[in-house]
Amino acid sequence: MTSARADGRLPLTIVGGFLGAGKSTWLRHQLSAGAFADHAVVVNEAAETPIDNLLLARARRLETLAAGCACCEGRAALVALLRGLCDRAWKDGIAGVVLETSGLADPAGIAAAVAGDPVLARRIAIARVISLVDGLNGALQLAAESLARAQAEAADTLVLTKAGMAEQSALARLTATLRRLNPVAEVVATERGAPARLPDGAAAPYRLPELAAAAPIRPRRLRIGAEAGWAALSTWLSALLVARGDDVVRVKGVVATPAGRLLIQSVRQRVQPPEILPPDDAGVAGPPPEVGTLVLLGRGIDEDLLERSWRRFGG
Ligand SMILES: Nc1nc2c(ncn2[C@@H]2O[C@H](COP(=O)(O)OP(=O)(O)OP(=O)(O)O)[C@@H](O)[C@H]2O)c(=O)[nH]1
Repeated sequence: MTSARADGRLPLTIVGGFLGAGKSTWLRHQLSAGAFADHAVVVNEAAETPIDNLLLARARRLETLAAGCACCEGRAALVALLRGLCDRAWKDGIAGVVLETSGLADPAGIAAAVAGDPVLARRIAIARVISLVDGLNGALQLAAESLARAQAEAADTLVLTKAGMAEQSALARLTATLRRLNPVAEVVATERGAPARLPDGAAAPYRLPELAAAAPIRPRRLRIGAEAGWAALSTWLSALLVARGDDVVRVKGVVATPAGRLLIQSVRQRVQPPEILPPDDAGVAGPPPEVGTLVLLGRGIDEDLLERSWRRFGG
């Protein structure tokens, strides 16, 4: 694994990819397998309600950056945080930095933020850009989102996630599409962080249409109440995603249930199996999760309408 470079600059590995591609899942697996030893891990989320820090709680040096997306409105906060890590690197034995970007970040914007800062330009070197591509939703995302294409184009390594769930023929076409977008990147596949096989043989790439400028994807919050029933919530969320799944790209939140705190999430129309979180947040970096709040990332979501819909449903 990369460690401090001969020129003394700290190597920065950027782990990016579209909303819900599987960045935290992959990184969690890498960390528990011993990769990125002695690295500081920085996790950036577009919403101000961080959740990924819970998933990465095992990272020894975890920093949460919840000041907005690090390639745009959170850029100054990223620069300040990286400067601080550089100052502490020698004393704290930090050999490198891994940054898990928000799903709305263009890695090129982050590279520009590092290169454009006179201090960081001398102290940090971008070692690798790893972009995760959703094996189930990646083709749709590349067809519809210029950001998903930019993330693929910026990568040194493309990691196709959810390879165990995706149809092999679709995965082969997605691989061919990625190779056409970025012929020099290494392409690998994974299922929940473990290596998986890429389909053999040639396949036709998807034809990607020209894209008109689209409204930006924004985070919206919904207070669902600390005691919201899981059954009611999952039914309401499924109905919302059937009706508005093209606009509501990603949902994440923590709810309290008699069984403990549940992390619930969806990627596009698919509500993911909920995950029970540890009973307390000891050792978790960053603010604790806001139990009873959902964060929805999408286009044209009206917070008032959303709240009324949830209340009418029985929330
Ligand atoms: N089957 C399968 N599910 C996966 C895999 N990777 C991620 N998931 C699931 O996909 C959902 C999103 O995964 P995350 O790791 O949170 O994705 P992310 O890219 O960090 O999400 P954002 O930070 O919101 O952009 C979760 O429900 C994961 O359990 C994978 O390789 N295989």
